[in-house]
Amino acid sequence: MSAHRDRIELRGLRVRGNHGVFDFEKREGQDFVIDVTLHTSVTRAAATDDIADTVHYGELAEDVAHIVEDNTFDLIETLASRIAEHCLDLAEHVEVVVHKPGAPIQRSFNDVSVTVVRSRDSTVIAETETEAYLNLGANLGDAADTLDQAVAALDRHPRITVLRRSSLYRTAPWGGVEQGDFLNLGLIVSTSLPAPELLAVAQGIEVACGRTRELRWGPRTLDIDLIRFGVNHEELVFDTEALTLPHPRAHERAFVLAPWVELDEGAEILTPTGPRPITAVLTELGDQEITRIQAP
Ligand SMILES: Nc1ncnc2c1ncn2[C@@H]1O[C@H](COP(=O)(O)OP(=O)(O)OP(=O)(O)O)[C@@H](O)[C@H]1O
Ligand SMILES: Nc1nc2c(c(=O)[nH]1)N=C(CO)CN2
Repeated sequence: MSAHRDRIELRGLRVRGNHGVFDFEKREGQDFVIDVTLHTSVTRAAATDDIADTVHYGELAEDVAHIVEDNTFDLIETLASRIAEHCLDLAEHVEVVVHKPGAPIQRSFNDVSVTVVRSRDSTVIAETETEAYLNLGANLGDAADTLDQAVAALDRHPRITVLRRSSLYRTAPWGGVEQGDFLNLGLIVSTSLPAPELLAVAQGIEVACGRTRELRWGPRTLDIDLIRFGVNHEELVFDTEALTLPHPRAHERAFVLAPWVELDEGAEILTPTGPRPITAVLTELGDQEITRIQAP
């Protein structure tokens, strides 16, 4: 089941088609009524208010209507599954119901329908390589050494490759808790792991490095945040209790953006007012103290 709780639903799309086991059904045609449910996050579209970032329901209706009109199948099972396959290009998890209210049933009946439920094969998604941006921070113990160890541990993972590592930055603590300065760095990695598994690996490394988590935004032996997963239109927008992507507070943090600018000057970040160049957002965070202290 998809992690998304958002849905786009199209109900009662009535289209004439020529499907059926009997010749007269193929010849004369009848009405088919289609319901489509797309499980897909609308977070990005809600932030950008841009139709390009969501599924256009008018286009969805046209595409589904054409599948009904342009084919002839014996079974509504086949029709429903063809529509579901098309919809999987638009959403990770889909439900399609094909109703046949005029079906040749020699009894009084209200409706006959077939429901097809399909999800993208997560193993297929997992095999593709995705670029992700991570931010690492530490302010307890030998922070520089811990960060080195964490980068090495990430790179040792068989399904993670560190592509680029930023300089090390000394950064004033963000978040209002009185504590020592942090050391932070950014990484661009390539991974064949799905995002929740990449986070799980990162959290395993945090634990292995002796992480304690007493206070929100408090002192840390090691913190690894997943900031962005995928690039441009392939960027993953995800919102579960365990993982929110892009990281919802990244645009407020110079310690996240400065190392990122160093690695990818042209990157954009999704903010509550829409996508913005990270260089512009970083400029507005000029009051946050950060110093580049060591080249990669
Ligand atoms: N993009 C993300 N990267 C890392 N952790 C995340 C992300 N989204 C949600 N989480 C969840 O946030 C929880 C708390 O993470 P963590 O202790 O690193 O928070 P924090 O560093 O105190 O604050 P912040 O989340 O503001 O960086 C984790 O258990 C993790 O499951
Ligand atoms: N400068 C800086 N401030 C922080 C950081 C961090 O990595 N760098 N991490 C926090 C909690 O994870 C809280 N505050």
